[in-house]
Amino acid sequence: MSSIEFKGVTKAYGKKRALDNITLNLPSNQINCIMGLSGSGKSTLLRHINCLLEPTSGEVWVNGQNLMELNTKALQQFRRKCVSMVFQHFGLLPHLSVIKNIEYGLRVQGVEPKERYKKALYWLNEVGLKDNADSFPQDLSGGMKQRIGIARAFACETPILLMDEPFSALDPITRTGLQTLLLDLQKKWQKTVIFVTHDLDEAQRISDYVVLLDQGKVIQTGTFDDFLTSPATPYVLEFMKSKAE
Ligand SMILES: Nc1ncnc2c1ncn2[C@@H]1O[C@H](COP(=O)(O)OP(=O)(O)OP(=O)(O)O)[C@@H](O)[C@H]1O
Repeated sequence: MSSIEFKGVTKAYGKKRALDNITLNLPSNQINCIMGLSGSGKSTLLRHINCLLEPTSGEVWVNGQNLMELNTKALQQFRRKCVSMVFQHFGLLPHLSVIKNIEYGLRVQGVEPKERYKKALYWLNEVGLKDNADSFPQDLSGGMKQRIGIARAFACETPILLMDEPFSALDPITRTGLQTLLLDLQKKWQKTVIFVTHDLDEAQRISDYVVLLDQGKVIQTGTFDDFLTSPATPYVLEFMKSKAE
């Protein structure tokens, strides 16, 4: 179980409030989709969960710990053992082979070479690329690169996965394939996934729980069906209409 709780979190850049007094509980062991228009605060929210950003006011609690109270060593441990990230543009290291890219997070965690090679091979197989261990990122398609990004994140065995529009750079067919992969892995491993997306179809397909942001505020939370059947405000109704159109 890995609880994530925002308690009255505001993140201000000058007069702009990227997050505006957010209070939110993200359910454990589920895929939580963060939706909203461009600039609504999705990435800012995500980056508070691994302390890449600090709130201007309020608190973020993960697994019963106030992240603001972690000292440097505890924060380093938290980042290594508790959260992994999958990036929109993959974030692979171009000078490292595929297997070394997957091993990278394990190396940072201090896992011994033999053990990390074994784990990396396991995850390479899990994402369907067992024949590509010695390829380099430049030899792979976008979809294959993101499979490696996913393998690297899962290999770290952290309970929380942060995914910032991980499939938005991919064509629709590849994107569907990656969604299926994530759903299959999630069935098996039950991570607490925080998945930022603009795409309503994607959210409908993969989410267990949805958070809709607008101008740094939480407008509605619930299942995707809740959004369709009981939109909380006229704004939500309009937002969901774009799906029907
Ligand atoms: N470092 C920063 N300095 C100033 N303003 C920022 C900074 N980072 C984000 N913002 C502003 O905060 C608001 C929320 O940004 P954020 O990137 O979280 O939105 P988003 O919903 O993830 O957008 P997108 O879908 O376009 O990625 C935006 O108005 C953005 O311009």
